[in-house]
Amino acid sequence: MGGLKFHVLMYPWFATGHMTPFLFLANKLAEKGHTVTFLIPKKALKQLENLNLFPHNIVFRSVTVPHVDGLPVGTETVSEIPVTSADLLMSAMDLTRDQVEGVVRAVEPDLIFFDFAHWIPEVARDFGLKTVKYVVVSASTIASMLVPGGELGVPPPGYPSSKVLLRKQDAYTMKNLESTNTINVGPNLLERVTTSLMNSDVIAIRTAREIEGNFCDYIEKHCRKKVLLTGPVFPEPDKTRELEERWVKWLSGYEPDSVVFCALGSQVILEKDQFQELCLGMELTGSPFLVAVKPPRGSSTIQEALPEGFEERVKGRGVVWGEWVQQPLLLSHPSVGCFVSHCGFGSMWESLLSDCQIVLVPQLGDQVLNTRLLSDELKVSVEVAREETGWFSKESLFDAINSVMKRDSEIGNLVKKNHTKWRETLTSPGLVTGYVDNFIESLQDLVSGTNHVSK
Ligand SMILES: O=c1ccn([C@@H]2O[C@H](COP(=O)(O)OP(=O)(O)O[C@H]3OC[C@@H](O)[C@H](O)[C@H]3O)[C@@H](O)[C@H]2O)c(=O)[nH]1
Repeated sequence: MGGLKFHVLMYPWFATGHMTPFLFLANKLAEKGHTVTFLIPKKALKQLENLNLFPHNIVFRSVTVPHVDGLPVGTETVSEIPVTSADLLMSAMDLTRDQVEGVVRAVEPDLIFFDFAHWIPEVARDFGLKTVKYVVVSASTIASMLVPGGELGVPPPGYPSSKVLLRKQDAYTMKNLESTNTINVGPNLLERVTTSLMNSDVIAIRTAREIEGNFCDYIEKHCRKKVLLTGPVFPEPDKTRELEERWVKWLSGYEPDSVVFCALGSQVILEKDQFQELCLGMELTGSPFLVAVKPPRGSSTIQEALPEGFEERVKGRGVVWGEWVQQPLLLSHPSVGCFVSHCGFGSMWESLLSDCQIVLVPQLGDQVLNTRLLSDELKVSVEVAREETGWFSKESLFDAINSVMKRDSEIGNLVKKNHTKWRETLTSPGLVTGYVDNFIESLQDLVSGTNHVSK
């Protein structure tokens, strides 16, 4: 694609689940000859550097995160603190405004991409620049935030789904996010998101029209501005990286599609009793299993938190692992047949692209909406039944896994058929590149001012 080359300044929220997708998108822009200045905290630099596929076109700049009361000295990313303290880190991000202005002055970008730094449009206006609010969670999550305060389970007027909703029994997922600090730190997350949506020049969402088109239209209408889609935006599979030998060896002992793999992403920390119930549910399945989760609250290792006698009983067929595993490579291993996931947005796409049966146990609000999208709207997965407190029993985990793994199960066959159809749609040739090419064209129009993007 030819045309105007532009320079983007990207300033994502200091969380892995935000910085990484911003960088994936930066790689796509850089591949087409555009340039990016990527602004992140120093610590994040080390994690992200190796994901920069175009170091000539994508230049990192580090921002110094000021200290705010209530956070340990030196905190720079949300992975270092409980999610319930995230609002303090957001207020630290607000204090970087001078630094951002300095970078804008120095690198003279054409556009600024941001997500939670809701004041970016004000900065950009002073410099005569356009801004893009880049949404890295699902469009349904944003759509459901646009009309706050409604009753759980009741769709607000015009909302495009009666299924992709938080229900009364999902109140626990909001508690999981509630701030624990008592200091006034400025706008809350909802206010930041809505201000960003309203004040940016365009909204870009990392999703596909095929799956969330109706939610994107709803956002466009509600915010009265153009919504651009980047498509799912995945990193190219890294052919130089292979699955760790220990898992290759372990998995090779099992039949195709027989192993149940469970991972709950980069943030979820279960309570100890829920963690033990999860282990017991996996034991009940009688299948080989690998659970890769963080040690539960209050325990420093997985070992010390396991249910009594568990290790002995599942020896040789069950592993509970407290460290990072290579999720995408595990999902594509022929022995893995079922993926039990929290349905974070990244994992949602990875599960859709895999050919595993999908079982979902969401923990936070957006994960619940992603779960409803997959289980109720697309019918490609099943959700584990839970009580109002959010608790799920070993029996309900077993039931969900069994319902998709049992030979000749009606629901198992249905989700498999639907999942195959969606996987084929999403991997159809040209789908991803089509999204990226259209997206870049729209940005070129935005930069050159040929299109009036505000309706
Ligand atoms: O052991 C692991 C765990 C996770 N992963 C990878 O880490 C990534 C996790 O990203 P996800 O988006 O699924 O989940 P996170 O736990 O980071 O979720 C966060 O950001 C996305 C939001 O939807 C979630 O609500 C939020 O919690 C995935 O790409 C997954 O493959 C591993 O490779 N190994």
